[in-house]
Amino acid sequence: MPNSKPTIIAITGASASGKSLFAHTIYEELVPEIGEHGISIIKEDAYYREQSHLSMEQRVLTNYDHPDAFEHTLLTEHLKQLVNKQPIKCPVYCYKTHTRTDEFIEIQPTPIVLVEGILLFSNPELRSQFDIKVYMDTPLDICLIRRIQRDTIERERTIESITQQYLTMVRPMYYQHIEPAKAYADVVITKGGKNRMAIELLKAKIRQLISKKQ
Ligand SMILES: Nc1ncnc2c1ncn2[C@@H]1O[C@H](COP(=O)(O)OP(=O)(O)O)[C@@H](O)[C@H]1O
Ligand SMILES: Nc1ccn([C@@H]2O[C@H](COP(=O)(O)O)[C@@H](O)[C@H]2O)c(=O)n1
Repeated sequence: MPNSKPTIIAITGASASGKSLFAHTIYEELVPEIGEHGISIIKEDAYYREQSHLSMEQRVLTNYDHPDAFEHTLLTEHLKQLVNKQPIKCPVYCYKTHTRTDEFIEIQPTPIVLVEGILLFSNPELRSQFDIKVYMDTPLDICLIRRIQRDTIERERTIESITQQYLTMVRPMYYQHIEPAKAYADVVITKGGKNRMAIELLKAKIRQLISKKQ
């Protein structure tokens, strides 16, 4: 059935819990089977609010772990467009300048859409767009170690800035907004982004969905 509704799969959990690795592993391993027209990935981080009107000093003070930091209305609108088989212009976010770039990535509608990010379940209308809700339940101490390793290399952060941000925003917001959202999940995944059994189970579910859509 070429007209059947796309399936939107949300992958949420703490920062550095393995959401991105998990989503990209599923994507890379399924593309040879179902093609790039079969599956796409959207990052919630791309929908961090535009902050070019703020100075750099002001931007580092933003609480990036609070739901208000995201333009969830735009992400919800984009998911509705994909469900209606329309392409979207996804913003491109820069962690070094703490704002969006001038670029956009055009994402075509695909039968399977993976969406990954820390606060996907915090907004009821956004949450209602997801057909399958996955929560990465990685211990917070492991997440912290991986965040330090990743952010010093990939996001050019110092240990001091990571520690300060972690204690004042990342950890408190995790307990306030992320961990309670586990209750909305259909599937809870332990062991992080390399959990082979979880990857295989989700791939099997996606294959089944694709075969029903054809
Ligand atoms: N099970 C795992 N074992 C080892 N490293 C992992 C595992 N899961 C994730 N990582 C690594 O931890 C870091 C954070 O993972 P990432 O997928 O970027 O997290 P998130 O998207 O949840 O912020 C990355 O460098 C990733 O390669
Ligand atoms: N300018 C920014 C924007 C976000 N962050 C942090 O990123 C985390 C979410 O991304 P993950 O890939 O780790 O899920 C979130 O915890 C923010 O603190 C940032 O540091 N700077």
